[in-house]
Amino acid sequence: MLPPPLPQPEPDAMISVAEARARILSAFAPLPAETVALPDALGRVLAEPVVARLTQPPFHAAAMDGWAVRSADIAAATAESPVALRRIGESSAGHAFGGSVGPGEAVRIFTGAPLPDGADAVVMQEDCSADDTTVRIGRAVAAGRFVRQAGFDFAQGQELLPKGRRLTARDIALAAGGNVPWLSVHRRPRIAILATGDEIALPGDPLGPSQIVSTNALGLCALVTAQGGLAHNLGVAKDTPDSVAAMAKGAVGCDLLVTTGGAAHGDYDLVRDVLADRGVALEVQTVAMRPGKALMFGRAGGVSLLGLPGNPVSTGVTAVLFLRPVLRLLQGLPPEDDRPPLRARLTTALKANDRREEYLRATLAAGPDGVLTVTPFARQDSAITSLYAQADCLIPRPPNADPEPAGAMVAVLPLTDGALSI
Ligand SMILES: Nc1nc2c(c(=O)[nH]1)N[C@H]1C(S)=C(S)[C@@H](COP(=O)(O)OP(=O)(O)OC[C@H]3O[C@@H](n4cnc5c(N)ncnc54)[C@H](O)[C@@H]3O)O[C@H]1N2
Ligand code: MOO
Repeated sequence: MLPPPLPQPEPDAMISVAEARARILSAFAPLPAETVALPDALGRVLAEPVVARLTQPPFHAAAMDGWAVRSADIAAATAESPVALRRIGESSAGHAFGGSVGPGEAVRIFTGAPLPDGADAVVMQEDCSADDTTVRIGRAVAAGRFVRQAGFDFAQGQELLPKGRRLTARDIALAAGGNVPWLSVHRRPRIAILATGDEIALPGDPLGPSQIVSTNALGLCALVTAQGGLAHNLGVAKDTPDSVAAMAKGAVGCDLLVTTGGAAHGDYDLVRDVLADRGVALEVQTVAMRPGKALMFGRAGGVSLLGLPGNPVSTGVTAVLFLRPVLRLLQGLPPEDDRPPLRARLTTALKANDRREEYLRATLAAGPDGVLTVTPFARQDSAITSLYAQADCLIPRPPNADPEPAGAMVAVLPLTDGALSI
């Protein structure tokens, strides 16, 4: 009797989203460092920590406008029975008082000014009255009152910002405070974008019959920019192998070539064919997901190529799921955002899912009880760009997920993050 036949692999077996992401990410490493001036560093990722070059504040400083005193002198002061002190000078921001405060003496002082030697506290001017020679202190204060101690913010040599941090506007201010004018950051990823298809025209072009305007290339360029990369738009390749191959040469010197369209198996889906003709072994070629099944990844002519499917929402969602992590990794960030996953309450029920992992486009809102709610669009076709633009998030659904009732809490992937942040 013959043995039972061995199970044969599917000719074009789909791999999971996680497997595709792992294969793609394993082809990349963080880019080398370059030095940039502080004003140009917003959104860049530190390749070296920022270390304070000075102590902040560099001296004990007044936190209020008022009078620098010796707290022991005014221990008995009250509004009804003020203590009179002899005024001996002034300390303002940028102009320290050169002398020392002795018993029975006070110095006029302003916010940010150095506390004079001998003084150990500041009394707010609202609690004092003064003439040319004398100040009457109407409140007792403890030593240290309204004084910012030298180094209470940070000390020289202290690490202010760690390696691997994406710089916010607040970080720029902190580095400036540490007197650090130059920063070491990862080079920005250079990403070439190539649209494909005889039907694709550029925005503003005269449109021939059967032509449509390319949404994908400009959307991808904007996503690359928003994630801290430098986008290099190569234009639109025609549906001929020569055109695709010639235009793809523009990606030489880039860290990654991203194509859109031509990824499926139709007669005119040439990106796949051009790669096959050149013997490129694709590490990813079909992913069990919706939208975005026709996804490719491989190395062609020394350049990594990420081939995204042409339907505009498929391009957008696959860019979020695969291109964004690559951009993050190249910049020295963890590929996935390491903040806790966001969860929201469904306003409508979800049907059971099939074997393809699904990414539903949805909006977020705050419910009456303040809990975040999420509403998937009723129409989820991968060519509806108007709803994709309106979406705040994606709802990921695992393969073969059970139905979810309205009111269930589900994970959501926000579409709102970017390189620039306050
Ligand atoms: N028999 C099958 N047909 C299709 C399958 C399949 O599995 N079997 N998959 C469908 C899915 S899902 C998608 S997604 C697309 C992916 O196809 P391609 O990557 O080859 O994309 P194209 O055929 O070139 O274009 C699809 C669609 O998108 C429009 N497009 C393309 N580029 C742009 C652009 N830059 N800007 C705006 N719109 C663009 C194009 O005009 C088409 O309408 O295949 C399905 N078919
Ligand atoms: O993947 Mo297609 O990308 O489902 O529209």
